Amino acid sequence: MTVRPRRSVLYMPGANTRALEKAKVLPADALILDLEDSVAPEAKAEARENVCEAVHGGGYGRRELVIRVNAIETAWGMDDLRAAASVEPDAILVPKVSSPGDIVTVAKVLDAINAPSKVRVWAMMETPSSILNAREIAALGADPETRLSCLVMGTNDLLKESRARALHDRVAVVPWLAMAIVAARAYGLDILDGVYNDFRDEIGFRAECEHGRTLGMDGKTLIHPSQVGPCNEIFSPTVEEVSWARKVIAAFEEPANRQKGVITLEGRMVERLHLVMARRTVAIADAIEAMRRTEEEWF
Ligand SMILES: CC(C)(COP(=O)(O)OP(=O)(O)OC[C@H]1O[C@@H](n2cnc3c(N)ncnc32)[C@H](O)[C@@H]1OP(=O)(O)O)[C@@H](O)C(=O)NCCC(=O)NCCSC(=O)C[C@H](O)C(=O)O
Ligand SMILES: [Mg+2]
Repeated sequence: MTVRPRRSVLYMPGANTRALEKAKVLPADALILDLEDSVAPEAKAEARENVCEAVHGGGYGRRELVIRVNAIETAWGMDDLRAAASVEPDAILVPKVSSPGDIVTVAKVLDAINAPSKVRVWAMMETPSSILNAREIAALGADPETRLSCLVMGTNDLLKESRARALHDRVAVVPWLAMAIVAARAYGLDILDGVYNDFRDEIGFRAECEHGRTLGMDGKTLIHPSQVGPCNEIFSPTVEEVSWARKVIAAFEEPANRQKGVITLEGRMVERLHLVMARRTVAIADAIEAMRRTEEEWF
C-alpha cells in the first residue's frame, strides 16, 4: 500500500518571496503557493511570476507543490492556469468550486494545453454550493481524467457565505466538514481541514488539529510556519497506534488466523476491517519515516 502523507499543508502568498524561500526548509508535507485571496489585485501578475519561478527553480525537496490559481472566470484565472501548468506543479488548487463543472472545465483546459497527467487538481470546498454538491464533485475522483485527487476545506469563505459564527467548537462548521469527508471517502479522495487564523494561539490550534483528525481529516491547511510542527505531530499515527497496528497485522499472519474473519487480540475483537485500517496506519508511519530520512540526507 502506498500513501502520501498530507498532514501539514502550508499556504503562502505568491507575492511574498521571503515566504516562498523560507518554505524550502520548513517540514511541511505540502505547500500551497497562493495566487488567490492572499494576493492583492495589483500584485497578481508579479505573484504569478514569483510562484512560477519558485516551482520551476525547485529546491523544495520532497514537499508536494500546489499552486492555487484564481477562479477561471476572474480576470486572472486563465493566465494563472496556463502559467501554473507550464511549470508542472504536483497539483493546481481550484478556488470557489461550486459544481463538478468547475473542475471539468479546468481539467479540459489542462488537457488542451497538454499539461502532463501528473499535474493533479485539488478542489476548494468553500462555497455553500460546494457543500450541497459535495457528492457530485467528489465523484469526479473516480475518473482519473478529471485529475481530481484532493478536497480542501475553505472554512473562512464558508463562514463568510453562511454568516455563521466562528466559535472554537466549530459547531456551525462540523456538518459541512462531515459532508465533505464522507463524499471524499466515498470516492477515494484525500481531504484537508481549513485554516486556523489565530496563529499565535498554539493551544487553540492544537485542539482544532485534534478535532479535524477525530473527524477523519488527512491533514490541515496552515498559514504560518509555527503551525507546521504541532500539526505534523497530531496528524501522525501515535507510537501506540502503530504498535497496535503491527500487532493486528502479525496476528492475522499467524497460520491459525489466516482463514479467520474475526479474532481476539488482547481481549478485543479484531476483524479484517481492522486489518485494513492497521495496514494503512503502518503505511503512513513508514512513509513519514521515509520522508524524515530523505530530509536528513537532503540537509
Ligand atoms: C499571517 C501572516 C500574514 C503573518 O505574517 P508575519 O506577521 O510576517 O509573521 P511572522 O513575522 O511571524 O513570520 C515569521 C517568519 O516566517 C515567515 N512566514 C510567515 N508566514 C509564512 C508562510 N505562510 N509561509 C512561509 N513563511 C512564512 C516570514 O516571512 C518570517 O520569515 P523571516 O523574516 O525569515 O523570519 C503570514 O504568516 C501569512 O501571510 N500567512 C499566509 C497567508 C495566506 O496565504 N493566506 C491565504 C490562505 S488562507 C485561505 O485563503 C483559506 C481558505 O481559502 C478559506 O476560505 O478558508
Ligand atoms: Mg477561501
